[in-house]
Amino acid sequence: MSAAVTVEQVSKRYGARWALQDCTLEVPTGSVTALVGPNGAGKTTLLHLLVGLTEPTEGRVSVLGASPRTDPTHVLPRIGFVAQDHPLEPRFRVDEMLAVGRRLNPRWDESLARDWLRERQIPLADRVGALSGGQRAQVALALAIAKRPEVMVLDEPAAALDPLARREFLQSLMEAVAERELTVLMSSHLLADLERVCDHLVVLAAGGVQLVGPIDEIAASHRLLVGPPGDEQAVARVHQVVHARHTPRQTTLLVRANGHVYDARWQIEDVALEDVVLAYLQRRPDQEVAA
Ligand SMILES: Nc1ncnc2c1ncn2[C@@H]1O[C@H](COP(=O)(O)OP(=O)(O)OP(=O)(O)O)[C@@H](O)[C@H]1O
Repeated sequence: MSAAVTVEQVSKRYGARWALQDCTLEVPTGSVTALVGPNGAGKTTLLHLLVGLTEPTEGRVSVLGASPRTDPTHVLPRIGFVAQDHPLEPRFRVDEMLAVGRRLNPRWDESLARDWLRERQIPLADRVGALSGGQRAQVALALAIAKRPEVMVLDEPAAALDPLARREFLQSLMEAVAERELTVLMSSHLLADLERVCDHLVVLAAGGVQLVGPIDEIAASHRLLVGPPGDEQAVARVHQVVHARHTPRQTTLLVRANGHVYDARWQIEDVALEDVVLAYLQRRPDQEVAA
């Protein structure tokens, strides 16, 4: 599968602080990829690099085969971006926001935007500041989709929404994905938000990529082993131990299994994707990255 987004050994420094360090990842064309990590992990920084709002201190970023900073006219019209908290102009009416979109975007599809908003019963004459959070999110999504992008980048688009509005927003996004072969990269600090709709996952923590890959492969390869205390080394020789917990009575290991785990001493359990992600988030910074 080709990559719509390629990030190669990218680091980003703000003053003395590294927001990202040596990040390498790909977003496959046509995938819906979740970018998950705690507050301050570097998610917004990474997404801003992809939409050309900032440039890497080191390394290379490529979207649709070109750099968003050095080749913006090739890349930016083909990216839809929904920024964190949907920063729309509150005094503008919805139709005035559409007029701005029309003026700024060469591939703008006005009827797509209007149909999208009509289907969601968002009045074009309402001021943006008078809309609910869920409606504002839908306006931001309509503005991004009407660009007819090939890649959609969304920064915690549903974080401020209640569970119902969140679900409606993600359903809307999935409708857009189904109708037009979009590649989507969407961040959240909550995996549960994205797990149902995404097929690929990137876990970012402390500025580094901790885990990247197709969700079904990640789910299939991780196992929880529960066994005798202090018996970790034999497992670690064959499988990657992501996280270990020891009590006087037993050892619990979350492993990325290298093939089947055959060992009668260990009870082998499936593990929820959320627990896999949490295990990677708890790793020490010096532990290796799984790719
Ligand atoms: N413009 C900036 N100037 C200085 N430091 C910044 C700037 N933007 C981000 N940072 C720092 O970079 C680090 C990563 O921030 P970033 O906003 O990318 O994380 P995030 O994962 O999106 O966090 P959140 O989930 O809280 O939005 C943080 O330590 C943050 O303080």
